[in-house]
Amino acid sequence: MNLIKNFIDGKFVESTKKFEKRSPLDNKVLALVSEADRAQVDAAVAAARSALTGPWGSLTVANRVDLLYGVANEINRRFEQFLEAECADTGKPMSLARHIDIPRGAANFKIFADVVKNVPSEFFEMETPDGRGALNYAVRSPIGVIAVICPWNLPLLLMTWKVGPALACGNTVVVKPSEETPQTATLLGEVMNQVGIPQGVYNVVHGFGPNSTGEFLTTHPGVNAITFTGETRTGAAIMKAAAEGARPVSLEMGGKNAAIIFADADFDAAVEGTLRSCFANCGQVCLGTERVYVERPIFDKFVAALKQGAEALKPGIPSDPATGIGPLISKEHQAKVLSYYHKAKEEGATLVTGGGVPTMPDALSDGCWVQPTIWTGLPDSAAVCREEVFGPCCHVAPFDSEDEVVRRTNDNVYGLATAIWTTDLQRAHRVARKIEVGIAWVNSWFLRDLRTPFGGAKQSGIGREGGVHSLEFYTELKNVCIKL
Ligand SMILES: NC(=O)C1=CN([C@@H]2O[C@H](COP(=O)(O)OP(=O)(O)OC[C@H]3O[C@@H](n4cnc5c(N)ncnc54)[C@H](O)[C@@H]3O)[C@@H](O)[C@H]2O)C=CC1
Ligand SMILES: O=C(O)/C=C/C=C(\O)C(=O)O
Repeated sequence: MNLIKNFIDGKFVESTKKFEKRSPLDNKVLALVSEADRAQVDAAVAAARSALTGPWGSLTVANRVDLLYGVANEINRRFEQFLEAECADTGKPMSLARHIDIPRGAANFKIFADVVKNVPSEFFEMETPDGRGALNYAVRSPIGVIAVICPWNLPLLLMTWKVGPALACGNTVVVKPSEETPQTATLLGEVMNQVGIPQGVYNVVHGFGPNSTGEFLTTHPGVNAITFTGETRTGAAIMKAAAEGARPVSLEMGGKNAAIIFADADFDAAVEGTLRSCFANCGQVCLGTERVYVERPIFDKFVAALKQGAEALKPGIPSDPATGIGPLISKEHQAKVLSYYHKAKEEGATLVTGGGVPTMPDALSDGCWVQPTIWTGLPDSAAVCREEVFGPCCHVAPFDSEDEVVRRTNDNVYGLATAIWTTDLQRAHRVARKIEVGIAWVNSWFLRDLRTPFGGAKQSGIGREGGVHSLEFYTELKNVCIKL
């Protein structure tokens, strides 16, 4: 049985307590994972603290940049190993992870190495009453030890999206991967050792959230800042933990994202884009679409095309090139998604397709499969139109005017992302400005330039990461004022 260990101070460390990691494909035990106790979390935080003043703390920016390029190159060299590990933990199609998860894992180190290498400083010359003047310039220093709390949907991508900038800015990290996806964060420990990242700079502690490793880490007084991606309720708990010691948090949380399809849209592109935004990664993407608003003249045609596309998604194993959709992450998450499928039925939805569990071959029948599901006919107040399901499903509703669809899109506690499909450029600009979200895509979805601000409005997040915006969180900005 594969045993997954913590990575503390450059060494792989077992815990007394272990938990099972099961495969989403068949629910069989894949590995035993060491659950870090309080003492191991203490050790990881102490190692990270001590590394700040060791060789890591005295590296030049150029040295750090070289090391981070080394990490990116080593991830790419071990591409197949990361791919296997990520797909084993999540069950996602290799075709998807090959194009998104693993390349972004490497790119997240390169982009932030480039950012810190090129970022300018601000400078203000001021007048003083004695006429001699003064000069002000700003310098950035690392915050210290950063706790990185990660989800399971895009494990390597979302973890490195935080570890990349944290290290580029000279911090050290203690990562708590999701209990569902322990492998790639652990593998990254090998990479760190291999490329010469000093011991204690990158640490990984495995375990759960409340009363376990996640809580031990986020409440640890030795942690200077916490960055988190996951559910909004968890984000709120982490904010409470961070309040002790008034520590900064960066939170990227849930969404109930809309796609808006105007009648003048490029129909095929809108269908293809919406199929991806609803069903990619089995709907387990915080940016994914769960509410689709279609302008009435093309409503029926659009629903029919979406149905055809959803039904063509073949469920299967990661390595099969014919696989169009993988399983959900766990039996627990499958039960949650299916409970929404039942709720939609109870609330009177018209089921366009799906609504249950697909028939799978015997060897996979215990896996966490659900059918891609489309509903119509519900009011915006229905549970599946308001709450984040985080599964491969959407409700499609018609609309009659631009003002109406903007109002309905904004009528939600979340504000992460929206995809607007139209060929009218004026309208695209107008609607993008009015939508209350952190990310508005026009005629695209999940098109990511890593230099841009990324994060959510309303209950979808606090703060922005990406490009220079990440520096706001991962560095302390100090003004130096020199009287001449
Ligand atoms: N990117 C996103 O927006 C994501 C949203 N979700 C949503 O969250 C739901 C639950 O999924 P989970 O993985 O359980 O998300 P979660 O938000 O509970 O967990 C995310 C991470 O936080 C840790 N955690 C949980 N409670 C904690 C606490 N009190 N203190 C410190 N760390 C804590 C977990 O161990 C995990 O590493 C999903 O069904 C989905 O709706 C899940 C994953 C990603
Ligand atoms: O591209 C990114 O940086 C992030 C994408 C997706 C998420 O944040 C998510 O699904 O949680």
